[in-house]
Amino acid sequence: MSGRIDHSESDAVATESRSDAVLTCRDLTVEFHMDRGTSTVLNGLDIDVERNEIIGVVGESGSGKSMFASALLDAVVDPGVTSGTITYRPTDGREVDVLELSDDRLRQLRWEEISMVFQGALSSFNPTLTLRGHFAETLEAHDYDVEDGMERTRELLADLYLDPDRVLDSYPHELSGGMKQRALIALSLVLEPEVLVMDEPTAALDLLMQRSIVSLLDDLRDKYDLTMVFITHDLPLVTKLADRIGVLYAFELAEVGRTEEILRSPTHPYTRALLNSTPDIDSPLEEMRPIEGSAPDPVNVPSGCPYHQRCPISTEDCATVKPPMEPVTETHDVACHHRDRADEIELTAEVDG
Ligand SMILES: Nc1ncnc2c1ncn2[C@@H]1O[C@H](COP(=O)(O)OP(=O)(O)OP(=O)(O)O)[C@@H](O)[C@H]1O
Ligand code: NI
Repeated sequence: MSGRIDHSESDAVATESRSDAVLTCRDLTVEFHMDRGTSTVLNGLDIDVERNEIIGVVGESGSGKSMFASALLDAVVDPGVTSGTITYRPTDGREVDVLELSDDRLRQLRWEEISMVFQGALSSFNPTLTLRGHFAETLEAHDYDVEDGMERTRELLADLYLDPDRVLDSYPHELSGGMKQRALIALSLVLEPEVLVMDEPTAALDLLMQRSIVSLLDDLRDKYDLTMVFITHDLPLVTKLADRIGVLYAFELAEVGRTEEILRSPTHPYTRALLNSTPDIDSPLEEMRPIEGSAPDPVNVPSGCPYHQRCPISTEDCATVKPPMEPVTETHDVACHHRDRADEIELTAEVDG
């Protein structure tokens, strides 16, 4: 669970970040300046990632999930411009301003402190290098003792139910997709990061393998005291794993809450539509029905509430006044003018996950 800490003697910190946040993002924004205008692909995110939690970030294709993942490591591709602040607080008490780091420090931060499994990373293995070569290369590039590192590698592979000898001697093409994905997760943990960011880590895998990876991640979190950011368009899957869920819509957070709050009292109409698009929370994603309407263009996000054109309960206000993110409970925030009318959108999905 998320291990909330009560900062009673420092109220300012407690209200600012509510708890023991390992990452605090404020006004996190990513823009691309293009011929047809400024494309805002992440728009002013405020979010805390609490130490040892698993936070799920969901949203439809093109909602900004991968941009958020990349921004967390200041790794947005050129010519994207990342602004706002990200404060990283490792257990040793430092405060690191991620967006202000030198290139060298940033290289160190990625992998050694905040590690990332990129979307589609399965295809990024070097086909001419064995898995042992991949692990050795990573350890060497970060000046880690390769012998110690290999010991940790073997333990991580075993944690992920892989046979270390077999996997280390294999070339990437000799492993199944599920094995490669688990090896990638092991690789991302070999330099002992505190935070693991995963962008669609199970998208290419069958349902059984997805479920098994999700349960392995939960074990890894406990064993290595990890914090995880799990990014996916698969809401049913992420409810099996995450302590909290953030819903992205049009490059912004629409709703954030504990997983059971998102499942039992979803308050943003978009969250309710997302839930209703799955026949029941235990069904595979393939059975999801798309939500009517289309995802906004980042150069032309609708005014007011970005969801108003697709929202069944929107009013005139919604088209002009942007709803602020406001608390529903101490652990649940939503950006909707009609939070009190959420019930008007009937939930059709079975929710007992
Ligand atoms: N290199 C780029 N330059 C400009 N815009 C980009 C670039 N890469 C992505 N975008 C735009 O940024 C927006 C957010 O994209 P992002 O990849 O974060 O979406 P996503 O939620 O991860 O989608 P998916 O589920 O398909 O992975 C989209 O409108 C996309 O077209
Ligand atoms: Ni993506």
